Amino acid sequence: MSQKTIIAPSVLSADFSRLGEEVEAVCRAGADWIHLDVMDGHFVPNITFGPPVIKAIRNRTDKVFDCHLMIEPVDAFLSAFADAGCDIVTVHAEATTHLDRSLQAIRDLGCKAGVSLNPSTPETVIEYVLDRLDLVLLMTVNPGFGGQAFIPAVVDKVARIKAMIGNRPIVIEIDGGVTPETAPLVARAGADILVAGSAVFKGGADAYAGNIAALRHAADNATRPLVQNER
Ligand SMILES: O=C(CO)[C@H](O)[C@H](O)COP(=O)(O)O
Ligand SMILES: [Fe+2]
Repeated sequence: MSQKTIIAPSVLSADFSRLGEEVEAVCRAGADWIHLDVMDGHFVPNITFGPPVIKAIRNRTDKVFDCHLMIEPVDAFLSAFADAGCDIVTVHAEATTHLDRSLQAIRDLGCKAGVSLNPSTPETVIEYVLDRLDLVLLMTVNPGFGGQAFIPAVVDKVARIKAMIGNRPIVIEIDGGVTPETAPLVARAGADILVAGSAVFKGGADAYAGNIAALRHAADNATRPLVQNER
C-alpha cells in the first residue's frame, strides 16, 4: 500500500546539545517533515528556541521545516522565521487578534500558512479564513510540553474540520500525544500529518526508524479501505 500519512518528528524531544545530528538522524530514519516548536514563556509556560537555531540546522536537510509558533504577539516575528528557512509557519488562533492578517502576512513572505487551535478552541474560528489557509494544526494536548497524554475529545473536531474544508487544498495536522495507539483515531477522522516528539525520539537513534515506521503503519492501516475478502 502506498504511504499516505506524513510523519513530522518534533525536535522538542531531541537532544538539543546535538540538534543538527538529531535532525539528520530522524531524516535518515524516514521523517517526512521536521516539526519545530517555538515557545515564548508567555503564550505557553515554556521556552524553547527561535530563528537563529532554526537557521543553524536548516542546512542539515532539505525536508520541509514545519514551524509551530507558540508565541504572542506573533506578527512582528513572522519574517524572521521565513528568513530562517521555515517552509510552513503556523500561528495559534488564540495568540493573534487579527488572524486573517497574520495568515496573509505568512503567505506574502512566501511560506505556507497554518493555524493552530488549542484543544478547547472551537473550529468555527477558522470559518472565515479558509481561503487564506494551507494547514490546520489541531492540538491534542495543551501546548507547552512534550510527553503529555492525548486528549480524545479532539478526535470529533478533526472530523468536523475535515467536513468544513471540503475539497479545498488544506491539510490537517495533529500534534500532541501521538503514538501507535492514538494515531489510528485521528487518521480515521481525517488527519494528513502526525507530529510526534516522544514517540519518535525514544530509545536512542537506533530506534528512530522503527518508531517512525510504527506510527506510519498504525495510521495508514487505520485509513486503508476494507476490501471484500479482507477481515
Ligand atoms: O507542540 C507541541 C507541544 O506544545 C509538540 O509538538 C508536541 O507536544 C509533541 O510532543 P509529544 O509527541 O511528545 O506530545
Ligand atoms: Fe508542536
